[in-house]
Amino acid sequence: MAKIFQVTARAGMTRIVEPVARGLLRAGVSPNAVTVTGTLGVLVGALGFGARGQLVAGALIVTVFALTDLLDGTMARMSGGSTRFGAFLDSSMDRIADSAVFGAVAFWLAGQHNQSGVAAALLCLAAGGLVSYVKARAEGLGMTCNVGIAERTERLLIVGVGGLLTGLGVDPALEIALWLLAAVSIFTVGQRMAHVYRQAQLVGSE
Ligand SMILES: CCCCCCCC/C=C\CCCCCCCC(=O)OC[C@H](COP(=O)(O)O[C@@H]1[C@H](O)[C@H](OP(=O)(O)O)[C@@H](O)[C@H](O)[C@H]1O)OC(=O)CCCCCCC/C=C\CCCCCCCC
Ligand SMILES: Nc1ccn([C@@H]2O[C@H](COP(=O)(O)O)[C@@H](O)[C@H]2O)c(=O)n1
Ligand SMILES: [Mg+2]
Ligand SMILES: [Mg+2]
Repeated sequence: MAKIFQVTARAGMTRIVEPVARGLLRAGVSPNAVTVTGTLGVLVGALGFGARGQLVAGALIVTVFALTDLLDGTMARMSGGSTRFGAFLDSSMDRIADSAVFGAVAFWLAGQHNQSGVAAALLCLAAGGLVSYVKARAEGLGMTCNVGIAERTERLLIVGVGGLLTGLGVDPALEIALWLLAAVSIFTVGQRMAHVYRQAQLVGSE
């Protein structure tokens, strides 16, 4: 289900992304520059706005810059230059951006004395990091791990909708979204570990 959503959403975005990618390449911008700039933009949105309680502005800025994640890979493929360092940089920058988003949310909720919300945000931070780590470790061992109901896009969308609604005055939305996200992230860790376990059984010992 999550995969169907991602594939459909991505296909829909392609029409917008490709001309922008082509224009940036023509202007001499490199995919790595887009990767780093997108991350810096997410940091500004999350830490500069979200952490200070400007949730609507924070969510919108994070959304715009998080979407540039679709550009860098497209640019790399268009220029025939997908690189191993680019793949490493892209994934590493994603972890920095995600940490800033959930760190910012936890920081703001702490200032609101919302202990339950802080606990949920920290769970999301840890579980989201684990979701990605399990996949990276599996891939490092030569297996695949492209499964799970709460991959990065879904995680950002859930916290984004919660942050936006709370910013618009629907007070408990962010806290509810964070608890929901913590649950689906932990479930995804289980899904990925089970997927790797099945592959490891087939392959046998190293
Ligand atoms: C303002 C909030 C309201 C909500 C409005 C939503 C508007 C958004 C508009 C449209 C949504 C379009 C969705 C686009 C779908 C893209 C599908 C896709 O293919 O995504 C994957 C893609 C590439 O990923 P990468 O290959 O670069 O990265 C991989 C990823 O990191 C893996 O992580 P894992 O899943 O394992 O955890 C790694 O394992 C892998 O190594 C790595 O390669 O792109 C993205 O990830 C882009 C995501 C863009 C989604 C943007 C949605 C943002 C929505 C809200 C964010 C708001 C945050 C709120 C902050 C609140 C502050 C107070
Ligand atoms: N600076 C970059 C960024 C990405 N890549 C390549 O694209 C893949 C990810 O594509 P997305 O569209 O999902 O971002 C990544 O695995 C790399 O192969 C790159 O080369 N340089
Ligand atoms: Mg990318
Ligand atoms: Mg990325």
